[in-house]
This record gives sequence, C-alpha cells and structure tokens, in this order.
Amino acid sequence: TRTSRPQRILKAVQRKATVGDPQSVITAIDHFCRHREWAMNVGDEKGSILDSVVNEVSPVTVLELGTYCGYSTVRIARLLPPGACVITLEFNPDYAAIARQVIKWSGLEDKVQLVEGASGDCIPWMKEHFGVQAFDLVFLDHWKERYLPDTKLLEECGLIQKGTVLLADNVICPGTPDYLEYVRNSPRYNSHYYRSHLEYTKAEDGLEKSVFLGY
Ligand SMILES: Cc1cc(-c2n[nH]c(CCNC(=O)c3cc(-c4ccc(F)cc4)cc(O)c3O)n2)ccn1
Ligand SMILES: [Mg+2]
Repeated sequence: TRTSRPQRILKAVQRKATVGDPQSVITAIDHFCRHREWAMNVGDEKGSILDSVVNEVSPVTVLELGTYCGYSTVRIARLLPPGACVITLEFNPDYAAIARQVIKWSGLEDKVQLVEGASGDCIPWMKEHFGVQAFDLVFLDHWKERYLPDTKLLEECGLIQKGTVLLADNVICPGTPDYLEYVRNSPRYNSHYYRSHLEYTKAEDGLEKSVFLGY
C-alpha cells in the first residue's frame, strides 16, 4: 500500500474533524480505527478511564511515553488547564511526523512538547532540557519491555516524587508482567487495575494506576 496506516489516520482526521476541535479529532480516529483499520491508539473505552485519571490528578506536567499518532496526547492535552503541558516521547520519526499534524489539527500544540527519541536516552535529559522538577502524571504506552526499566530510570533521575501517578496501558495485552509485578509488590507504590478491553476489540486489556508513596 502506497500510504502508511498513520498517514491514513491523519487523512481521516483532515476529512472528518474540525480544526481546533480536539473532540472531533478523537471521534474521527476512533471511527476510522473501529470501522476501517485497527490501530494501536488507547481507544475510546480505555481513553475514558485515562480521561478520569487526568481529571482526578489535574496535572501540571505530564510525561507520555509512546506518542504514535497523538491520539492519547490529544485526549490528555484537551483536559489540561492553561500553563499545564504534556511532554510526549516518540521513537519512530514517521509516527512523530503524523502526530505533530494531528496535534496541530486539534489546536493543542501550545500544550504539547513532542520529543523524538528513545525513552532510555531522553529521560536522563528531562530535568536539564525541559526544566521539569518531577512529573505529576506519567502515561506509559511505549515498548512494553521498557515500562519497568524506564520506571526505575524515572525514579533514579528524581522525576517521580511522592504523589506522582503512573498510568500504564496494555498491562494485559500485549502485557507487561515484570512491570505489574514490580508496582504491585513494591511498598512504595499503591496500585489499582482498571479492567477494560484492547482498543476496538473484545480482548481483555486494562490500565494499571500506581501512585508513588515516596521513599
Ligand atoms: C523505546 C521507546 C518506544 C517508544 C514508542 N513509541 N511508540 C511506541 C508504540 C508502543 N505501543 C505498542 O506497541 C502497542 C501495541 C499494541 C498491540 C499490538 C499488536 C497486538 F496484536 C495487540 C496490541 C497495543 C497498544 O495499545 C500499544 O500501545 N513505542 C517511544 C519512546 N521510546
Ligand atoms: Mg497502548
């Protein structure tokens, strides 16, 4: 096929969504992925749980690991008050290029910093580059085998503090067993599993919310 799936997702947004209207961007992507082609956005069902956690935390600084086409970036950014922002890391430059355009179409570019690179390389530079003290909310949605090492890296870099909330996608499918074991057994985290389904399917999946209790 000439175009990539992310390019076809962007086209669906440009055809169906209204510039400056984040909800119409979300609706356009969900419709395309439910009725045309599956894609690895967090989706509408888990997205509603993400929304409720963002509203509960009302974060000032958010880190998202794994941007893909920017669907969850838009979901998060649309709920942030003025002055709050989400830093989102994307490894794949083609995904990043599409995500920038999706975020721009939604009109939320002022609340988003998209960084291209691997989580393990970028996290140690967060404080220096972005003047971040610590994150209020981290949405883990990147390579599943990186959830645990990157959580430990965030702890070591002092980017997680008492009260920081980690919200992890895909803890069942594709699954992040070592991460789950860590946050559920560590005395320094309070964890809760939100049972749901893999985006646009009937397969089980869910989000794990873990609150850091401090050292
Ligand atoms: C190292 C690093 C990495 C990144 C990074 N950027 N973008 C990503 C995407 C990662 N996401 C997924 O792989 C993913 C997969 C599925 C899935 C696939 C196939 C199935 F059959 C069932 C489920 C479902 C999902 O919901 C997912 O999120 N990683 C960014 C920075 N640094
Ligand atoms: Mg995911």
